[in-house]
Amino acid sequence: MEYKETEIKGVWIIEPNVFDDSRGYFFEAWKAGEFEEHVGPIHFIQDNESKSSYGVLRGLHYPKGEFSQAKLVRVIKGRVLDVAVDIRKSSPTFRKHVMVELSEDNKRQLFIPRGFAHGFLVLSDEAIFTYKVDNVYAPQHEAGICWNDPDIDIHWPIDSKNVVTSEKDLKAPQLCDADVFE
Ligand SMILES: Cc1cn([C@H]2C[C@H](O)[C@@H](COP(=O)(O)OP(=O)(O)O[C@H]3O[C@H](C)C(=O)[C@H](O)[C@H]3O)O2)c(=O)[nH]c1=O
Repeated sequence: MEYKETEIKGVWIIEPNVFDDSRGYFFEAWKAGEFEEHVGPIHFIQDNESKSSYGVLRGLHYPKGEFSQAKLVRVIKGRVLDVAVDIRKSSPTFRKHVMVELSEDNKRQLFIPRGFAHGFLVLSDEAIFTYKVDNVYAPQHEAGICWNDPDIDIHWPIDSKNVVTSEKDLKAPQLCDADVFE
């Protein structure tokens, strides 16, 4: 696998080595030792999976405080634009974001450390999104930031009238009003 740190320190793009043959393909999707060698120690405790259709935008979400989660995300069907936003007020990249296309074709992964809001927009008819997290799910500590916050200025390639979000996400505050990390 190839590990490349993005312009935001701590956020990594991981490109797997894919072995194609007449039967299909094989690749190592997760390798603890190699990850630790390149990125650092991590202890994932849960795998998640969601399926969404075109135009669905899940996010921007983050669990608050001690329930913050690091995530290793990838797409096993379809194509999404994945976004990680640095919401640590003391960070030199506070409010900055990374946007990466993840798809069944590129098999690319994005590692998002704790202290970030995360979201993705589905660009294909359907997308199956799967990811590892390093902390328990604590619904009462879940928080969000609105996907179209002008201060973050994410250039989602979709007309806002075609975006499909959850009721919860429709009510998310802007970053300036959100309870973020110090
Ligand atoms: C995250 C999570 C959810 N759920 C249940 C709670 C709801 O009944 C249902 C859907 O939850 P939610 O609407 O929060 O799912 P997403 O909108 O995909 O949220 C996720 O999407 C963004 C992109 C993320 O990065 C987070 O992992 C997470 O916030 O699954 C669980 O039972 N366990 C869990 O760990």
